[in-house]
Amino acid sequence: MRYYPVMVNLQKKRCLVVGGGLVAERKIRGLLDADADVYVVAPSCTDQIDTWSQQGEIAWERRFFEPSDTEKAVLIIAATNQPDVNLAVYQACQPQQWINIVDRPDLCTFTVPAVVERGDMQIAISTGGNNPGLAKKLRTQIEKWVGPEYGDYTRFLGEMRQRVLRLHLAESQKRAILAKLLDERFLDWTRSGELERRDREAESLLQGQESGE
Ligand SMILES: C[C@@]1(CC(=O)O)c2cc3[nH]c(cc4nc(cc5[nH]c(cc(n2)[C@H]1CCC(=O)O)[C@@](C)(CC(=O)O)[C@@H]5CCC(=O)O)C(CC(=O)O)=C4CCC(=O)O)c(CCC(=O)O)c3CC(=O)O
Ligand SMILES: NC(=O)C1=CN([C@@H]2O[C@H](COP(=O)(O)OP(=O)(O)OC[C@H]3O[C@@H](n4cnc5c(N)ncnc54)[C@H](O)[C@@H]3O)[C@@H](O)[C@H]2O)C=CC1
Repeated sequence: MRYYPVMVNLQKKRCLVVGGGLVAERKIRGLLDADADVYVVAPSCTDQIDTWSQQGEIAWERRFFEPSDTEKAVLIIAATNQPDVNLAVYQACQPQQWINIVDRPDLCTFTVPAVVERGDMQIAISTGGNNPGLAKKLRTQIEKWVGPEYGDYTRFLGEMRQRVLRLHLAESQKRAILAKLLDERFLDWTRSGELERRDREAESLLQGQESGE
């Protein structure tokens, strides 16, 4: 078996996290970044989870898990330190629900990768459950190579691409402009903060092709 990598839109989707320790906190942070509707059930939790609850960013029920908690959730994460409770969460789920049991990779319908996050650009790393520590190590190495400028760079390339796709040109010409936009110099200008130069050069690339219609 090999995992199928996907990026999931969880905006406003009801997601249940059972447990409120550091592992739960890490998973909740990811769900909040994805704008999910997060629901936590745990008798105690970390300060960060408590803060999220007080700020209304999540709904925290301060109690032990009950099987009916899994109803209506599209995605469920069992992250308690009690193997029998995590198993009970699994048993309460329906086959069509997406489930992650943090101490039972064999029962997971999905696992959580380590992620390099640069705005809309995300690099997800999975070791297929072999060694999460390796996924984390590789993440920190890639973070050094793919710097914070990739956030702005990705947004810039996204905007330019939309404009190119709207041009009244042959597909082959659009592809040629898109290929030129990926030229290293646009990344270099983003990195060095020469944004006016970058935008000007990109503009002339588009204009040049347009005037050649
Ligand atoms: C299967 C999976 C299920 C899932 O959680 O989705 C899973 C399972 C388990 N993790 C365990 C331990 C640790 N996990 C981490 C860290 C991370 N674990 C993550 C994902 C995954 N962990 C999924 C597979 C991902 C893959 O395929 O590589 C990351 C990548 C993503 C995230 O959690 O956000 C995040 C790094 C985020 C980052 O920093 O980038 C650390 C290191 C640390 O915490 O510093 C340790 C301690 C060191 C060690 O044990 O290796 C244990 C033993 C528990 C016990 O001792 O009882 C199990 C259970 C088992 O393997 O049986
Ligand atoms: N997949 C992963 O990434 C990792 C998984 N683990 C596993 O995750 C487990 C949890 O780790 P931590 O967060 O560090 O533990 P922790 O001890 O800090 O937190 C456990 C949480 O579970 C809650 N809990 C206990 N019984 C409960 C119940 N009946 N209903 C609801 N909540 C209940 C507690 O209130 C607490 O908030 C570990 O025991 C380990 O097996 C550990 C490291 C990484």
